[in-house]
Amino acid sequence: MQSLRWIWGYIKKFQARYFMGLLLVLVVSSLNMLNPYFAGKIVDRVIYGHNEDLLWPLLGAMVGVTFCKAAIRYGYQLMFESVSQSVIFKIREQLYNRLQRLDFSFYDKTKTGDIMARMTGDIEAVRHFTAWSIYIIFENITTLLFAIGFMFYIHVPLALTLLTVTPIIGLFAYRLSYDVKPTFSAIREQFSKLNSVVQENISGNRVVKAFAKEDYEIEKFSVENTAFKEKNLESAKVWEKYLPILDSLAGLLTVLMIFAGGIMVIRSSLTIGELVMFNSLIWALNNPMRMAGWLINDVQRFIASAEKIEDLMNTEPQIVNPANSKKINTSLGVVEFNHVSFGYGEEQVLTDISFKAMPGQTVALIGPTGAGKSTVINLLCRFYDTDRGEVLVGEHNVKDWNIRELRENMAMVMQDIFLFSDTIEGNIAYGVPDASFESVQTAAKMAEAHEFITRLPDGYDTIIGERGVGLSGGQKQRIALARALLKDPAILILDDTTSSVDMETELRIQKTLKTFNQGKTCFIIAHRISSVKEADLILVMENGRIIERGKHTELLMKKGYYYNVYKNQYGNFDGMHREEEVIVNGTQQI
Ligand SMILES: Nc1ncnc2c1ncn2[C@@H]1O[C@H](COP(=O)(O)OP(=O)(O)OP(=O)(O)O)[C@@H](O)[C@H]1O
Repeated sequence: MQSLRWIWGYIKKFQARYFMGLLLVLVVSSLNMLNPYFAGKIVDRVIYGHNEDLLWPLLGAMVGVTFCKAAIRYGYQLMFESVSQSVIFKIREQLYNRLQRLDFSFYDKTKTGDIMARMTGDIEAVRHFTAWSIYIIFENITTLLFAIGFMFYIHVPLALTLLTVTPIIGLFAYRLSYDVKPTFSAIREQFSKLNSVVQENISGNRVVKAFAKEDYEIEKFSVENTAFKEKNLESAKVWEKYLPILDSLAGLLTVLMIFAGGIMVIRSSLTIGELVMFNSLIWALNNPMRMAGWLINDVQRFIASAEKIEDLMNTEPQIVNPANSKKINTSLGVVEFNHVSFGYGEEQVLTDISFKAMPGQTVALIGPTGAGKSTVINLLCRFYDTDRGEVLVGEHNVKDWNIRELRENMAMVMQDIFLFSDTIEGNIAYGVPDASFESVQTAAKMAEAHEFITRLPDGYDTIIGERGVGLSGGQKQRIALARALLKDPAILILDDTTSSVDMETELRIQKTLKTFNQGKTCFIIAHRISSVKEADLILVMENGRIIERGKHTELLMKKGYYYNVYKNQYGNFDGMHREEEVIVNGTQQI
């Protein structure tokens, strides 16, 4: 019922068209009674009554009714199809919008394959139900009711005899519906799992090939595929158990009609023409019974899919705009973390993080992998909310900001670079779609990407494959950097952005960034000392805490973690790093 109420919420908008369609179904159901009536009349009046003049008009009427029904059916099928397409258009749109609003914590938990199953198979089940199942059910029920009414009109005792079988059929149909529902939910679940395996395999096909794990992947797929087959078979077993029963009952109905009707004809309480009418109408009783299994199948499939879609639509993002998000006009680049602690789940990832960055400053985060550097950035962009403490941007808690406004003032090059299957120009202009070609080029030049782009056969019009296939790691990083620079944000975040770029190119990028960053707050996460040494403030992180802070020279003097990393990366001090040697060892040793 809940699923029907839910789908009605969408059909309601097109109710005029939908009810018009149902009305036409009703007309066809009533027209279904005419041909059996005319057939009976031909037998009684033309064949036995020898009134041959009536033959052609009655046959003509039968042909007329047949064409009329076909024309009306064509009309209402179009109506149902157009309503169902509009309905699933809306559902698809709402689902997609919901997916845009859901935050990182949702995507952390949900598999892409599950989402794809919602957007494809489940939506198709809803379409099938609105475009086909509803009207077929309505047509079967109304035809059945008209047939019962008409049978009572023709001959009450025979009608009553036939109706004795129908409650038994109803009972089996109900049992089928009850038993088959859980099997459909199980099929939908398994379909999602199968989808996830396929999706992961396609996304990770390079890893699969690199590790020569094709056989393992085939085996993994086979497990889920077998489970999917089993679930379908379990479901089929349930309804196949009932289908022959329903079918046999329908067959028995014909036998019962011939038996009881024959006796009545022999006893002259029924004419042969009337028996022919019953015989022609019996399909109207049989058909719903034969179809019941399939239709219940469809309805249960619809319910299972509708529940899943509804679940997704009702999933609320955890990061939401404040009730009265203030219009914040302030110095955007001021970023402050005040005693911030955070964990993605139970385990604490950040502990008591505090620092302040002013516009024009560059803050670098360095530390071992898993130290929590990217997590700091996740909180700054409000991809997650802090557990304790506050994150301030422009002197206001990020929770008071309108999320879109907050993020519009930031540009980020993420560690895991994602490029769209679009032209290079389209990718760079992603954040500023109306940017001129010149500004796209300028951003690419700043990111040291212009040169290699112009060397490509189609230059900026080169279409890059999904996730940037066809480009090297360093090239992808530079395009992503250009995309961030074009946005010209108040806060620029570079998470491991130049890790795949050679030292020389990195140096040139750093020089350009120095001019670009004037007045902006820049966050750099890196593992290379060369990427962070120019920063105004370097935060060294370990196990979610800041263990050292200061400028490059200050940190070297501390001879702690940073100093060790420096030594590991540069080896023994040499001429090139004489400046640092002076700082660390003092002047007298030179
Ligand atoms: N979405 C997430 N859900 C649960 N745990 C996470 C999530 N993202 C990161 N973590 C965990 O939080 C910790 C800090 O991760 P984070 O990515 O911030 O480290 P990092 O210092 O940026 O590491 P790296 O230098 O390798 O990028 C790690 O233990 C990681 O496993």
